[in-house]
Amino acid sequence: MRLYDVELTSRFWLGTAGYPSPQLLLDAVQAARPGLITCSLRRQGQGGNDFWGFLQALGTPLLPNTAGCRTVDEAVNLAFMARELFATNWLKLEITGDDYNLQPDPFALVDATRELSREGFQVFPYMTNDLVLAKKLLDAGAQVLMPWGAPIGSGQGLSDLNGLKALRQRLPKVPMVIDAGIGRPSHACQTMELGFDAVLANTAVAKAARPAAMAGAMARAVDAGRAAFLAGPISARELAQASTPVVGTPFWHQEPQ
Ligand SMILES: CC(=O)[C@@H](O)[C@H](O)COP(=O)(O)O
Repeated sequence: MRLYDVELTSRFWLGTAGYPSPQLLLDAVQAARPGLITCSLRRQGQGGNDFWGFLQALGTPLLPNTAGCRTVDEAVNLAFMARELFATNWLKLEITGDDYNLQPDPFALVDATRELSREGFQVFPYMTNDLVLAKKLLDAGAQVLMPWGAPIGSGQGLSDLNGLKALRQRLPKVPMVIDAGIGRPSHACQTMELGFDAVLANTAVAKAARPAAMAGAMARAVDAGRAAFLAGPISARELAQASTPVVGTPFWHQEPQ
């Protein structure tokens, strides 16, 4: 898939926070071969340059994020730091508006997206699944959107299926990556079957009993869901319909002998 003129090799993206050890993170990356990995400058700063160097050495495209920021100014300052550290204009913009469910602040997101886009950043805003917010973020300069599946770390999967379907249907050409709340490979597969462009997961992999095995399963689920979407799945029906409606007609368009 191509985003902001960069080709990514996988539609599964992996967060790098909270693994039991660097080795298990490395194993997860090798098992999943994600299209990109994220890096939280604020939250993962304790390891400092060592950790950031470790991530860069993985050789996977890196998407720095502003997790932990609560204001436009904080996020913008961190964005400039990320650009300097990682030599990239890509930025996953996170601005928390509510501490209970870590819900993004829609107003601050729009303001920060406008300011950062003006400064040449290529912004990936982490947002709720609100259609009007999506349009305003696009107007502000974002070309990719990252609606939540459910609150970060909850593992609930797609908690507002109708809202997400509406978002996909109303903005069919906008690249959209479902970020947060993915708990299982089935959630990732369902996301892709709905026609979303990619999936980002962190907690479900980092906190799994075997992170590398889960990372691999997630990546395969994303591939399967994408293949199913492209294959044109049938619509669910309320009533039964015999698979072979007429005796002796193996193909539906064949005239009975
Ligand atoms: C990794 C990242 O960038 C975050 O947005 C978040 O941590 C992802 O959510 P989950 O941890 O629920 O997958």
